[in-house]
Amino acid sequence: MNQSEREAAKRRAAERAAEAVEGGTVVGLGSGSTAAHAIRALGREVDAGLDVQGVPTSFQAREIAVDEGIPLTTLDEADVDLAIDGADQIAGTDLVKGGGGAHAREKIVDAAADRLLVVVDPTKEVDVLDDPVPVEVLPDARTPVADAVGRLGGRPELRRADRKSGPVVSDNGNLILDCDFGAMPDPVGLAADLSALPGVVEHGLFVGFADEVYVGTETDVTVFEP
Ligand SMILES: O=C[C@H](O)[C@H](O)[C@H](O)COP(=O)(O)O
Repeated sequence: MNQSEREAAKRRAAERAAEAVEGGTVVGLGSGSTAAHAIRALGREVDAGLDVQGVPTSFQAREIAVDEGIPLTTLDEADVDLAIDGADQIAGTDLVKGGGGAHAREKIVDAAADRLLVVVDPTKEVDVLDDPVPVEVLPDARTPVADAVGRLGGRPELRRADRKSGPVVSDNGNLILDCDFGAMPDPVGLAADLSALPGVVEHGLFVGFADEVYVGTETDVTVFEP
């Protein structure tokens, strides 16, 4: 699957998931290029009269939703019925997220949702997760967390900005360590170990999160409950 086929597959999956949104509901708006397609599709539905409110998971998701005219709310004011979000990798119900550094707020919103619809292209599906795990850390915790990740068997790398000499700063003002653990046959244990480290705000292992998976193929969308 080349790049343009992947983009088409992402879009197909996201637009199909957006069709699952019913009027009168509150929707978690995921981040990244695939979720962006879902937000835009939802925007078109709102234009056509659908009554929904969105809870954005990032600066990016909020900007697109505002642009699309989707009414917004917060977790303080509403319960989330359903969230639509992308993933960097998926194995069963487990995900690696945070390629765009949005995983902390995504995890809050996705966990609060009654149902999480994960939208991906087929290259994201794996048997065992092995993508580097993004770990958002308070700036003061960067070195102690990196050392601890090393003791857990991972190789941490500070995420650096493309067009600035310096680190990527998350929407929450923190730093991101991309931590390569190789294959992760026990994401439950690793997730607990990472969560226990002082200074870790959130990591990108979403264990047991996916309720429904929408995989865009070259011509269609496969939907399943893992
Ligand atoms: O921080 C970013 C999010 O977790 C994204 O949902 C994830 O990286 C997938 O992004 P994309 O749909 O652009 O591949």
